[in-house]
Amino acid sequence: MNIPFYKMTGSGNDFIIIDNRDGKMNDFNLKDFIPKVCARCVSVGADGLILIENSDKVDFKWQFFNADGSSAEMCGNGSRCAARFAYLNGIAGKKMKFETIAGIIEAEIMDGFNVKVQLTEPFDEKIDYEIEVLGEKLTVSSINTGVPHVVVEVKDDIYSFDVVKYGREIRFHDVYKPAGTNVNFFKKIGENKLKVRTYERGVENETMACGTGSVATSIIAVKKGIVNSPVEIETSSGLILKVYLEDKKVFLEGEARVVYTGNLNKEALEY
Ligand SMILES: N[C@H](CCC[C@H](N)C(=O)O)C(=O)O
Repeated sequence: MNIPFYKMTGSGNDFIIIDNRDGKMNDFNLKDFIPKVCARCVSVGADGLILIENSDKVDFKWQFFNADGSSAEMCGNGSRCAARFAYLNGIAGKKMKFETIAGIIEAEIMDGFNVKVQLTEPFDEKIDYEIEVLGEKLTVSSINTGVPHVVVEVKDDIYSFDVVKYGREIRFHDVYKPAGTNVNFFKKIGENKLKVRTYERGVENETMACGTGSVATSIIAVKKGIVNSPVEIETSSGLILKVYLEDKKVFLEGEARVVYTGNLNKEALEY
């Protein structure tokens, strides 16, 4: 086995990206392969894995998988990394479109490592309702920005908040069954600036950034009059994402860096 791949990071949300336009991955049992190669310390390690595929409609198509091997309709940070991968590999120009389960994503290569993507139109917006979590009544909001997100404003210290304890409870809460949800905790930390920490479905942990979660949180916080667009998001990595809300169009901008390129050999899976 000798599979070329890129390891990329979108503001700390990290991905393995493989060009599968020749179908080299089609004979793999992805349900087994992806969790193995996304496991940290014993293999490459990543929050997700992206397969770049051919499209007869737009520049390319992708398949997105979370670290646990589950397929997801969309990934904001992953889409920025996939766009830069496509540009660097001559698959698309600076402005591109690609197919996802959530719909067609438009992306633009900006200055430096920055990529700006237009997400699909959000839906299922619900502002301020109560759910019971660990015996407490929590006021939450929710919205789908390509994938489902719950958004919770944290009144005390966001930096020491137990994201995994509360995130896990809400992620699997009966209200969100069967699909489950991602969970975002936020606090205003400046003029039109939010700190957002996300417990991600399919990673089952806090990730260092979540693109669709940053957009979901920004939409809810603007609706509640807490900030105005464009919104600056300080992610868990400390790196900044920018969210632009223009009527029904939502844009996400931030860095998408190539950490390294490599060739996956069979030892990476033999554990
Ligand atoms: N974990 C998400 C998909 C990835 C979302 C996140 N990495 C982003 O940047 O949008 C889900 O299964 O709904």
